[in-house]
Formats: sequence, C-alpha cells, structure tokens
Amino acid sequence: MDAPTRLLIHGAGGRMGQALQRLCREGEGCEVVAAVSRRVESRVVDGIPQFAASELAGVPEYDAAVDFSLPEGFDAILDLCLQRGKPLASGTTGLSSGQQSALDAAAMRIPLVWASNFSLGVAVLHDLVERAARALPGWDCDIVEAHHARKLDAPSGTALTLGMAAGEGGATPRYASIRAGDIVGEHLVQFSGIGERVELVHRATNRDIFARGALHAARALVGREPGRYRVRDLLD
Ligand SMILES: NC(=O)C1=CN([C@@H]2O[C@H](COP(=O)(O)OP(=O)(O)OC[C@H]3O[C@@H](n4cnc5c(N)ncnc54)[C@H](OP(=O)(O)O)[C@@H]3O)[C@@H](O)[C@H]2O)C=CC1
Ligand SMILES: O=C(O)C1=N[C@H](C(=O)O)C[C@H](O)C1
Repeated sequence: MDAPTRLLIHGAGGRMGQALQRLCREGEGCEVVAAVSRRVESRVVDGIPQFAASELAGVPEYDAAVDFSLPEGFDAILDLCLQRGKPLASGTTGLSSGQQSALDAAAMRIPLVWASNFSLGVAVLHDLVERAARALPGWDCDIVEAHHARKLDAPSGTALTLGMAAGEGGATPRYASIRAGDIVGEHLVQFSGIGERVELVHRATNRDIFARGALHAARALVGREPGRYRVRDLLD
C-alpha cells in the first residue's frame, strides 16, 4: 500500500478545515501533519498537530498543502509552498486579481490548483452553462447563489466562475446573492427568453463533496511538473 500523503491544512479551524480533518482521520489516504488556523487553543486535537498562522514558517515537512482560509491568509500559504517547493490545492474564494496573478506566477515553480468549487457537479455545470449561453444568444442570463449567513464574499467564487463560462458562450450575466441560515451552497443559472426560460441548478447539501474533491486534487498534484492545473486535469 502507498504511504499516506502528508498534508498541511490551512484554515483548519473553519467549516471546510474541520471537514477535511475529519475525512483524513476516516481515511482518504492522507495524514494531516499540520493543521493551521489563525489561533490555536490546543497543540494537538484528535492526534493532529495544530499551529497558529504566526507559526507557519515552523510547520513540519509536508507533501502538499490544502488551503480553505480567507483572502487575508492566502498569501502566506502560497509563499510557504513556494519556499518549500510543495504543491498547493486552494479553494479560498474572494481572492484579488493580484492574488490570482500571484497564482499564475507561482505555477511556474510549483504544481497548484485553485478552484472556486471542488464538487464534480459544478465542474459539469460549467460546461452546461457555456453550452446553453452559446445556444441562446440574446437571452438574459442571471446567476443567483445562496449560502449560509456567515459567508463573507459575494457573489460566491462559484457564481463568478460560472459567469465566466456564460461569458465564454457570449452571455453577459447579472448576479444576485442570498445569505441565510445554514445553506451549504446553491447556484442557479437562469437564461430567460421571450415566453420561455432555461434553469440550470446545482445544490450542495454537504461540505464533504468539496473536501473530498480538494483532497483528491492535493494527492494528484504530488510529483507533477509545476503548472496551474484545473480540477478536471486531476480527475482519474
Ligand atoms: N472551493 C470550494 O469548493 C469551497 C470554497 N470555500 C471557501 O473556502 C474558504 C473557507 O470557508 P469556510 O471554511 O466556510 O470559512 P471559515 O470562516 O469557517 O474558516 C476559515 C478558516 O481560515 C482561517 N483563517 C482566517 N484568516 C487566516 C489567516 N490570516 N491565516 C490563517 N488562517 C486563517 C480561520 O482561522 P480561525 O479558525 O482561527 O478563525 C478558519 O480556520 C472561503 O473562502 C470559502 O468561500 C468553501 C467551501 C467550498
Ligand atoms: O463559502 C462557502 O461555503 C462556499 N464557497 C464557495 C464559493 O464561494 O463558491 C463554494 C461553495 O459554494 C461553498
């Protein structure tokens, strides 16, 4: 059997970080060697070593990093992966255009993937949206996304990426955001013509779909040439 992939999880104390740590404890072929959050209360939780963001430079050796933090924490994990020459799988949304450019530059030196949504369903939805936009020229295109009340960025990263797919197909999307309750993540892309409407919808009901996708991507990056990979490049 292959040795488990040694992972650094950045943003470990958050909703996604907790899901990632639980899945790694349950299997997934990964061992978490460092769980990094803004602040830590205990040095070890369920056998996983915990580090504060201020201690990032001192984390132990790892094979790949998985980042689900916030834009203000993103630069530090990208820098660490560059210094150590290690792959990075990031799902942090709300990044600035400068941070996206930094990802492009880093991809000359390390293998990395950034995805606004690591679910398989949304990967398929991108293609459907582009195809619908191409087939329905002149129709109105609206993207409505709904997330839990604590989500900070709007529109969601997924909505913006779906908007780019619609744009590739020639549409000019408008965005609307709902922040309510504990909604995991829902995206509706609506094309409206005269007398008819096409609706493409994805509903996430569990964060494990994102976490599994990111863990798979992180493992798949190990040993690859430097480059900016897409989720679909890393599917089996
Ligand atoms: N691409 C995808 O498939 C998905 C992307 N996301 C995105 O992932 C990100 C995280 O989401 P979620 O888990 O819900 O958010 P949370 O707010 O629950 O968690 C954020 C985590 O990041 C940590 N953090 C914040 N600032 C820093 C920093 N400066 N340095 C290090 N760590 C920091 C927080 O630390 P502390 O615990 O100490 O506060 C916390 O652990 C968001 O951008 C979200 O949009 C979410 C789901 C799926
Ligand atoms: O913050 C979240 O929760 C999510 N964020 C991502 C986004 O901004 O699109 C992906 C998913 O929808 C959940």
